[in-house]
Amino acid sequence: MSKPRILIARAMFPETIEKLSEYFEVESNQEDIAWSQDEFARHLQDKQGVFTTGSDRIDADLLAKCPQLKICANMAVGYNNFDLAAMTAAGVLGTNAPGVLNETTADFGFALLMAAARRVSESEHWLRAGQWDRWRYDLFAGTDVHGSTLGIIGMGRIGQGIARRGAHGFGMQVIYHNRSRLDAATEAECKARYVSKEELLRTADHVVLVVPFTPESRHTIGASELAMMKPTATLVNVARGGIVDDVALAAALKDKRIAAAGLDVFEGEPKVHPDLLTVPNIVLTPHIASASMATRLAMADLAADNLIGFLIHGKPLTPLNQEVMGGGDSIGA
Ligand SMILES: NC(=O)C1=CN([C@@H]2O[C@H](COP(=O)(O)OP(=O)(O)OC[C@H]3O[C@@H](n4cnc5c(N)ncnc54)[C@H](OP(=O)(O)O)[C@@H]3O)[C@@H](O)[C@H]2O)C=CC1
Ligand SMILES: O=C(O)C(=O)[C@@H](O)[C@H](O)[C@H](O)CO
Repeated sequence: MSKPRILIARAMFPETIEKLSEYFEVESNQEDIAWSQDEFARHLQDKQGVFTTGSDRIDADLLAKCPQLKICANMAVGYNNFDLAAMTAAGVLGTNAPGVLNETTADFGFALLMAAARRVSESEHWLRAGQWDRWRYDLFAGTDVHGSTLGIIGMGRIGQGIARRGAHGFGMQVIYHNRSRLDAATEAECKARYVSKEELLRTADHVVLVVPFTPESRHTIGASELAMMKPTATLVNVARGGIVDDVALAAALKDKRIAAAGLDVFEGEPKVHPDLLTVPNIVLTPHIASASMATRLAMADLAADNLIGFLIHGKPLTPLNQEVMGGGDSIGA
């Protein structure tokens, strides 16, 4: 019997390709060519499955050109690159990669917070530019992290990891905001208190964003929210570009309406708004919060296991729109 055909949309670990090749006829974009959507569709049109990353868009136009497609397995927990409604309408399953990257991403959120609040990047650039001639009492004096108030918007799997680090490691008071409150046991474990978004913005010394990107969460932080924050506050976004209004943030940093920011994600990335590049009190990283080798491998493994689980055994591990599977016989190959 012939093997199902799958496409790996981007360059990937050789061991992942090898694993998938045991089950599938694999085409892989190992040269990491930046395909247009038309080129992507041409490579995908005869495939039953696709291994995607967060930068590969799956939408109605693409789906219409790929009638054999049954599953898109994202090597990311965020899936705002999927038009899930269009996928469900086309009977295509989506899967994501939750859980395996929680601690690595929480580590990085904390790294950005520390670097921004304590002005690590800003002072390093200054030193490298040869400007250090002598010590000064207020040289790059920042804001303390230990013992301060940490506000987390998006207190899910990763947000809770950041909260635990803050509460248990740095003696921080943790406040959080979600659309719904966590159970008492989780709040106790994170030593976290539920507050309104406005109270969080007005009270926190450091605000960290870890919400999924949706039409509702777009510009969670804009000019009016920045105006509520303390002038000494730090803002960190490890969630998605578009959750912060980047232009408003650059203006707030330039005018010192908040003290500092750390961004791993940007509106329209990989382009970065030029205003953000000219303010000094900001740490900018290229969407690498989950980038430890072990975690990236675990994410790739989970995406691969979703393809194998669904197309071979009819049982995906982490489905997003399970309803397309129906209640009857497996639609796996
Ligand atoms: N920079 C990077 O490399 C990475 C980025 N990410 C991003 O982080 C996001 C979060 O991941 P993860 O922690 O696993 O997700 P979870 O689903 O576990 O947590 C998301 C949290 O956000 C809350 N939330 C959702 N919508 C809103 C809203 N409109 N306002 C306030 N709170 C909201 C949810 O609670 P409730 O439903 O009650 O509102 C939930 O607690 C991902 O979607 C991804 O975009 C993840 C990994 C790496
Ligand atoms: O998991 C997510 O949601 C992420 O943003 C990151 O871990 C990925 O680096 C990226 O999306 C690659 O797939």
